[in-house]
Amino acid sequence: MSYSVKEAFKTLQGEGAQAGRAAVFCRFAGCNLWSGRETDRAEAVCRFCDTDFVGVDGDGGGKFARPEDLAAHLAALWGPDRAFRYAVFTGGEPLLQLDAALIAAMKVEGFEIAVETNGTLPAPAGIDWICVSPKAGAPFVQTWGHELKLVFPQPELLPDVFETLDADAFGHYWLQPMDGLSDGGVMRINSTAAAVDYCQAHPRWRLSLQTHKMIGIP
Ligand SMILES: C[S@@+](CC[C@H](N)C(=O)[O-])C[C@H]1O[C@@H](n2cnc3c(N)ncnc32)[C@H](O)[C@@H]1O
Ligand SMILES: Nc1nc2[nH]cc(C(=O)O)c2c(=O)[nH]1
Ligand code: SF4
Ligand SMILES: [Mg+2]
Repeated sequence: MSYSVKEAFKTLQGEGAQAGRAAVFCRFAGCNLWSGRETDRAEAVCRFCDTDFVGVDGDGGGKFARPEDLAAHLAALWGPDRAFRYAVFTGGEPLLQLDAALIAAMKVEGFEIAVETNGTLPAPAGIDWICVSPKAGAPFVQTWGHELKLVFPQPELLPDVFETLDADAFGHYWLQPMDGLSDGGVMRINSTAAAVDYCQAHPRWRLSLQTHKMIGIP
């Protein structure tokens, strides 16, 4: 199989427990909860997405025929030093494409590997950091990981649903305020206030801010 990558870039992880860490992001094209077309957004399962994942035309994007080709591309974006190499696979939905062959090729390049997934598909073995961000109305299949990062508020998916999971199912429980699209920050301000209130009342949950957006990095 070949890999379709919308964009790939080096930045800092902006969200969750690894926030602030240097990382190469590989944003795969395509998602199983939205086509990515604005005309389909209102009918999609996931309607609040802040990301363009359509096509392979972004910076560092393209089609990669072999896993070693994509791993070498991501290694080149990191640079020659092999210390602390960290790659985050996101999308779109990365578990539609991230497979054992690519994981193995990334290990050969010396990377620790993270994934940002909507949790509707099982994660393959060998991923070092699994962030699950469940979506209202979608199956919750990947029920364990290193962190659970719930975009908040989703009226049809309240945080207390996850309080019935085993205590060790996830290492961290985050509420990430829902950002709006070209609304001048209104939705983000309101959802941040609601998340702050929720975390104060339910201290299992912590606030995850999208720090990359605050400082203007990708
Ligand atoms: C674009 S998604 C791609 C990965 C995967 N499809 C998923 O949903 O987890 C990356 C992260 O951004 C979050 N996200 C998407 N839209 C958002 C929004 N409008 N506000 C805050 N977080 C958002 C997702 O929940 C996920 O944690
Ligand atoms: N800096 C930065 N951190 C991120 N964490 C998760 C992201 C994503 O879109 O998956 C993301 C992103 O797009 N940029
Ligand atoms: S599941 Fe993730 S990539 Fe897909 S539409 Fe929702 S937030 Fe965007
Ligand atoms: Mg993002």
